Amino acid sequence: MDVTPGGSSPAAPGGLPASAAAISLQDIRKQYPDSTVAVADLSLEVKAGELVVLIGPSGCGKSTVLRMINRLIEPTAGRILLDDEDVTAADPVRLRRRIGYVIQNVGLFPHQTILANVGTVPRLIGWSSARIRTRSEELLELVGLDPATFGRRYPHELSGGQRQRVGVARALAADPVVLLMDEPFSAVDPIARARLQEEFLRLQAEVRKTIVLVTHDLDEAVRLGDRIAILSQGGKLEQYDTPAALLGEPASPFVREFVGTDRGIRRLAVTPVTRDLLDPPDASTEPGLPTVRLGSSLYDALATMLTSNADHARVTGDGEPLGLLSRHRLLSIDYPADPVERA
Ligand SMILES: Nc1ncnc2c1ncn2[C@@H]1O[C@H](COP(=O)(O)OP(=O)(O)OP(=O)(O)O)[C@@H](O)[C@H]1O
Repeated sequence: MDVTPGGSSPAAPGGLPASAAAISLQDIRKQYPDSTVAVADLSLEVKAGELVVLIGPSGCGKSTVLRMINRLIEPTAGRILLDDEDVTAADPVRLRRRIGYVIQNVGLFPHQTILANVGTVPRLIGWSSARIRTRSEELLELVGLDPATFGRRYPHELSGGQRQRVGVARALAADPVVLLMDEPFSAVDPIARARLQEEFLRLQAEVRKTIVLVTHDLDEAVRLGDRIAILSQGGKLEQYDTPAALLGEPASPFVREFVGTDRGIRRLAVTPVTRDLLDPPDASTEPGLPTVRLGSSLYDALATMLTSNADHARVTGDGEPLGLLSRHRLLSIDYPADPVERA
């Protein structure tokens, strides 16, 4: 589906929509009048189309960083660039129309229909009502809500998870260059949350926005993030890495403690089944064994074996049998040594 407004934005080199911007935080600082330093000196680069998760203990400055990007909070010092444009010099109202913002509990307007809620920003920037309607219906479909069923309803007539999807649709409506999300899924129960996360990943594969997402939940960070930035008090960047590198090579005792002792399980979730883990196919034992695909996560492979009460799984690629993965092999993978443990 074409999700650019009116389908008019040209694709940029690399297949990304022209409307995803890179973000560059350069030595940003936020000090409040009472002299609290929420963020001391943070630099962070986010590539166009990348999904970066900010995580860290309560009060470390995650929301402050997010809100400085759309200037709901003015930085005390430093520069923030969207591509080459200096955000700190831009008109804040115009800027916020180019940056989608999704918060916990969404903040939908209670007396407006779902369609009207989704069309909020396009209305502000003066689109025709026909274009707003088409765009809003398209977005509702994209987030998995049938416009004919949900478009005329009011927010209180939706479940929490459905409202959260409307929040995402609303944030995407005017094709923002960046999407900021502050604990977007934390108000829904764990099952709805897992489904929302999955759907959100599918949506991101389609729209490829530059996304900065704040969460308290490490599993969510590992599942969603292309890269994860772990912050400690004062917005200090402890590590900025892919989920696998972060779990496999925590850069400091702080990070190691933060990612916790169930790191092994999480690591299974970000490590794929590869050919070098397989024993040769064995026609005599294979019938009846569960099947997993090459490239699926070791975590999923283990879960499949456990639910089938099997010690092996058949591994296939493009429908062809490639070999057998044993539970023993899966659980005895020799990960590279943890540099913090070695030290
Ligand atoms: N108006 C203010 N005046 C003084 N200090 C403030 C103000 N607003 C926020 N702070 C402080 O700035 C720090 C960072 O707050 P922020 O909300 O960014 O943290 P956070 O990491 O998002 O926290 P949480 O995970 O609990 O939501 C906190 O210590 C907070 O108390």
